[in-house]
Amino acid sequence: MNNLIAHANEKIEMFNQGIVERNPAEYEFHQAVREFTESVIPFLMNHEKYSDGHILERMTEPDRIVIFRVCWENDEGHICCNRAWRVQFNNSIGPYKGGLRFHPNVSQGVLKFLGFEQVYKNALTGLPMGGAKGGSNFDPKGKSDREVMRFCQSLMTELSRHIGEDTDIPAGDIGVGAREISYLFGQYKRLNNRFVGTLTGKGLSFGGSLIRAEATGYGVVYFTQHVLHQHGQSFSDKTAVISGSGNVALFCAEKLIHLGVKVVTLSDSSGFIHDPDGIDLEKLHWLRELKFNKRGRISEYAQQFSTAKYYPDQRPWVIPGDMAFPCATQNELDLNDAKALVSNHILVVAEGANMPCTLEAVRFFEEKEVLFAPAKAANAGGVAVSGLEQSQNSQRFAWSREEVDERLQQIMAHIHKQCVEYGKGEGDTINYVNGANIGGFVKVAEAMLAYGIA
Ligand SMILES: NC(=O)C1=CN([C@@H]2O[C@H](COP(=O)(O)OP(=O)(O)OC[C@H]3O[C@@H](n4cnc5c(N)ncnc54)[C@H](O)[C@@H]3O)[C@@H](O)[C@H]2O)C=CC1
Ligand SMILES: O=C(O)CCC(=O)C(=O)O
Repeated sequence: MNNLIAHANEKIEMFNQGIVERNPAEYEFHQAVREFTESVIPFLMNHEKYSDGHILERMTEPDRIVIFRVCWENDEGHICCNRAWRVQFNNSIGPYKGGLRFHPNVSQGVLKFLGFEQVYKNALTGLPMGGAKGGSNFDPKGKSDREVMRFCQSLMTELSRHIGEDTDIPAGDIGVGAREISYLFGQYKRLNNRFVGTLTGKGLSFGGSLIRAEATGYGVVYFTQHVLHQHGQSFSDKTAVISGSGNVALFCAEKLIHLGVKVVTLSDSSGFIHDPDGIDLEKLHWLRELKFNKRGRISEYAQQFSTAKYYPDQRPWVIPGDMAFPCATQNELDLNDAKALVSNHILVVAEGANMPCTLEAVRFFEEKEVLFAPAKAANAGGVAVSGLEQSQNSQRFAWSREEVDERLQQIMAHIHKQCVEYGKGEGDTINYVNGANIGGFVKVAEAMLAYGIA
């Protein structure tokens, strides 16, 4: 047994050394592949048909990456120049699908990690979607609506050659919300003279789906409910600490509040707010207006509501709670944060953001038997409803709120079932990281093997 583990560890080290050598300085991509291979390589050793096909080598090389210049004019009439990418990672089980991110720290390594994870997340949903991710180092913060519009139109002028309703269907991510998707879709339609569902997250009056805005946050909560239920627990009398205050964080908070959970923190890149009385629906409504329309800072919450305190330049993980939902960005919860959560007896950590926990933090949660729901499974509700938006566009039909929510709940239950099937550990334990990685892997690998060598 010990020999087998040592052999698996040796294989993991060798494989990841190759990844680092072939993809220099793409640290987030190295991290994502390491986490995945720590689950999948031991599985491969008992399932030879996959290892014979050199499947992991093929899966860690994107199908293609498009890199391009985006020039646009700011309100002062100056020419600005950004870089943009679309990483089309794998279309074995369906057209490429995944969001666009606008943030100054966007790089090829960040988009490759996101595209790689998207492949297996999308596979878990059970819908026919491949994986991709894209974006730009453009910073929407402080830009006028007109500047954002000119940037989006310029970006789409190039991107439109590489996407299509049966080829690649982008959506939103950090810095790309309803406003940006509208500008991007408007330009796509104008360039192609076709009204088709080539983007998701669209406005409701032009092909968007009900519940798409809510889906990622709601999905995280539905998934967490299954994890708790599986372990004889429920949301009753629970308190939640959440990071972020964007699309995922605010709808995660909303669903938790609907289900009777007390939500006490939210954050942005400048700091966090702690409201020991709990953030109720009225306060949340005010916050949504602040974040989505006024584009203000989270510190303003503490000026508006005297029950809350603002902590600049800090993260919310020091605040006691039963459940933690990191919903902001990658690597926002490290080993020290994990130790703080464990010392406050955290029961469950569910990743709303993509890879918000460092590898060391995840290992610490596993060691301390904290229930841990990884992003690939927990936050798949967003892309799942994007898939449902595509179906509605193809049918030229719109489903009711209830119908989409019902399907979202079914998909999250299905993802949980796969995690349980593939993540069974000793006794009654379930390793959700293994479950999500192996469950996603099997589906994509089966398709790749069926195609032969490609
Ligand atoms: N929008 C979606 O449907 C999905 C998003 N995700 C992931 O969820 C996370 C959040 O995305 P969205 O809510 O869509 O973006 P958003 O742009 O609506 O919100 C991002 C939030 O993160 C905060 N943030 C950004 N950088 C930060 C930093 N360095 N430290 C602390 N806070 C920071 C921002 O202030 C904002 O509150 C990302 O990891 C994204 O990839 C995952 C699945 C689907
Ligand atoms: O809705 C989509 O297509 C993409 C969502 C996304 O970017 C993600 O799941 O990380």
